[in-house]
Amino acid sequence: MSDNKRIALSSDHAALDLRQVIVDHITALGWEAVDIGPKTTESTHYPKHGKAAAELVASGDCRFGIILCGTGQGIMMAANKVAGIRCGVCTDTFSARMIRQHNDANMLSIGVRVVGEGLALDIVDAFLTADFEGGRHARRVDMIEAPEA
Ligand SMILES: O=C(CO)[C@H](O)[C@H](O)COP(=O)(O)O
Repeated sequence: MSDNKRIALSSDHAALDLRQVIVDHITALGWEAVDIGPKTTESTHYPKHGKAAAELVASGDCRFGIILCGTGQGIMMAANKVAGIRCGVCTDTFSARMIRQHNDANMLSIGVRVVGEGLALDIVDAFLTADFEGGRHARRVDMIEAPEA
């Protein structure tokens, strides 16, 4: 279990309100929210925000990242371009738990136009309370990082 309690958060213009709700939620749970914006709802471009959060996770500055856009899909794709990032979009709590237990995901992406606030917070909780199981899953995660291995 890591001592690092920092979680990087970012979104595009679609998800400012839900991002703030998640910041408040995880802060109340004892995590340190590293919210890197954006700060206004002016139309912006999700790739740069996804990559910025991913770089904080990939560098080890933050233990996890939580990112949001309309569907969660585009910002997830951008985050996964950063080496060492394993980010999944979740619309249900089972998947949020499983991407930690089996895939050792270090980032979670949520679509604000897909799930409501209550479900989004349940998804966050499922993600943050599940641990990677290792074993056979570790070999498979290694194959993601080094496909030739
Ligand atoms: O979901 C998204 C990317 O996957 C974006 O939030 C969405 O494409 C933004 O659309 P718009 O500029 O019409 O608000």
